[in-house]
Amino acid sequence: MTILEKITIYKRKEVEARKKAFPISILEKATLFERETVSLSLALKNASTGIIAEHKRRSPSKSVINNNVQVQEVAKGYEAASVTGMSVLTDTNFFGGSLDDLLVARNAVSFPLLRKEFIIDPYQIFEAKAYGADAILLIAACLSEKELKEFSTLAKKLQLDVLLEVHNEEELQKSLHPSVDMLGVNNRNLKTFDVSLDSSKALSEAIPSNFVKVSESGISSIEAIKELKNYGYQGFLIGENFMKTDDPGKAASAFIKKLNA
Ligand SMILES: O=C(O)c1ccccc1NCC(=O)[C@H](O)[C@H](O)COP(=O)(O)O
Repeated sequence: MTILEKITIYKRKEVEARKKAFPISILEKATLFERETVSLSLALKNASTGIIAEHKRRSPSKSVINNNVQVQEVAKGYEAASVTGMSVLTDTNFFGGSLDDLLVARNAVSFPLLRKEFIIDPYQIFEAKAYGADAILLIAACLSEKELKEFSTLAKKLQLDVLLEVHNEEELQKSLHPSVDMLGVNNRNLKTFDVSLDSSKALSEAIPSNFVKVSESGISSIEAIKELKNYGYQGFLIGENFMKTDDPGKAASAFIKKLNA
């Protein structure tokens, strides 16, 4: 069984339990549900660096990355570093994150926040809105074409931007819907955990120009960003490279200064 299969099996049970505890009617009453969102895709279009910095405590490929930092400090540090957006992993079982992390980050900063989650049910999109996200991630490998269409349409109705993640041409071809804002190419093969920027390079030409192109995972050098920019990428999702340090905000700041130098 692949890690994605394991995660989605777990998610289905988790989501059913959450639906019972907090029905959509309760989520819709949350103060943040009425909040005007900030567009991540627009921010990336206007950005000079386009860094989406991630809060990631642990992962299936790397185990523990950082359990010692507070999400509020990380969010404020990323804001001070002038990142374009922040990705907050909300999965608990595999990544050690939570929806509370998203809420804490929302209360700390005003720049766009991406709910990084394995979304397999529309209920999770309502949750994203209620906990202060500006954008959601949809993963093509976890969803049918019909679900991708339905979920991205719902997200847009809730004023959330959609980052749709693909890893190969077949996934890309089922993902080209008008309700998708950003197409993310994951450089990490989620079956083998191998990471190669060649995935982003290989798919770049096949992504129509009306989508903001985002390169995800395994990015740790200025040279990589410069090269990916030449392939048309405007967004760069970076987790471990910042989170493995004692002060992720400081690491992001140093990285962005070098990039702008
Ligand atoms: O990171 C993993 O090990 C992983 C395993 C299974 C599913 C998803 C996984 N990662 C999620 C991500 O997309 C990354 O956290 C994100 O792109 C940042 O990657 P990195 O900069 O390499 O930490």
